[in-house]
Amino acid sequence: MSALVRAARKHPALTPQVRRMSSYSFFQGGKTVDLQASFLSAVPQKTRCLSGSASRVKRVSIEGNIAVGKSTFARLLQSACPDWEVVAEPVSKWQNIESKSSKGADAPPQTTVSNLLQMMYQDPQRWSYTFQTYSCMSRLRTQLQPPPARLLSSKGTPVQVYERSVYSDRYIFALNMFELGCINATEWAVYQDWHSLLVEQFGHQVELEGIIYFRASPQKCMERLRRRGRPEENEVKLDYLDKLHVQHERWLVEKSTEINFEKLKNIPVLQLDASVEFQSDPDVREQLVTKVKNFFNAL
Ligand SMILES: Nc1ncnc2c1ncn2[C@@H]1O[C@H](COP(=O)(O)OP(=O)(O)OP(=O)(O)O)[C@@H](O)[C@H]1O
Ligand SMILES: Nc1nc(=O)c2ncn([C@H]3C[C@H](O)[C@@H](CO)O3)c2[nH]1
Repeated sequence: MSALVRAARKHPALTPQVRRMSSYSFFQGGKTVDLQASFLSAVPQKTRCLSGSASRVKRVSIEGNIAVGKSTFARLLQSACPDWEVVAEPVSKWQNIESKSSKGADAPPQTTVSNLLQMMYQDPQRWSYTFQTYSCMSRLRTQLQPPPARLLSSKGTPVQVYERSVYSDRYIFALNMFELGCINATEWAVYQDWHSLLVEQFGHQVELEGIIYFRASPQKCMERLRRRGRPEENEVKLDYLDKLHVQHERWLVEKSTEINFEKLKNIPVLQLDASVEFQSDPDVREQLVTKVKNFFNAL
């Protein structure tokens, strides 16, 4: 067995499954090349390819209730420091899902666009599970995006800031839908199984170093939600925002949500008061940005 193969089999990024796979191909006639190939394809890409500069880029998500002001605050952060890169929540993807269908061999394919966000709000029993599969997958894609060159060459503290994450997908929304009965016990078990598998397999690539909890009362969020007037959210009730608020508090303040990923259990959380009207007050804006800067520097 070559030194590379020995090292490969001991690598911490290998799952027991891949270790077994490696042994299998090794003992099937010492196919060293296969073993190396399976190792290389199994180790998460970032573990292999992380240059010193990419591993310096910290990853933080902004979490908070619907319409609390995350996107607005994220835009403020984007303009506050060139070392920070904000990655928006992929809402427009959820609103525009293209499907192609063909009525027959000679018929031209028809493209249909559906709004999964609207479908989920209109019929949550029918569409919540589908929504959570798609929202989680699109968040995963977002979190896998490599940092831009600007951040890689930064001499300061480069940070990728995500609006929500694969973790809020599970520990806020999917859990809430399960507790509301919109996702049944089987769907919840299936969701959790594939969610754990994906997060474990992608390993470091989807880990976060910190979370900003942008916090306001559900009443304040309701006011902002109504003012924003997103049509899909017309039927959202205060009771729903109350429930999401409780989920955030359990996860990020009381820490009573059962978490399945070790690093996430002890993640640093910066809590910010989102009820302030920072858009019209430069002093408030500066205070918020300073808190964020100190938080990032300490991660
Ligand atoms: N600090 C603030 N003071 C007053 N209004 C605000 C503030 N922050 C955001 N808003 C307004 O509240 C509405 C919702 O804000 P925003 O879209 O940023 O919320 P969000 O948390 O990103 O929402 P979502 O959960 O849907 O992604 C917008 O109309 C925005 O202009
Ligand atoms: N059910 C459900 N699961 C999610 O993971 C999720 N993430 C966001 N949202 C809703 C909140 C806003 O209306 C809108 C934009 O944030 O999308 C979600 N709804």
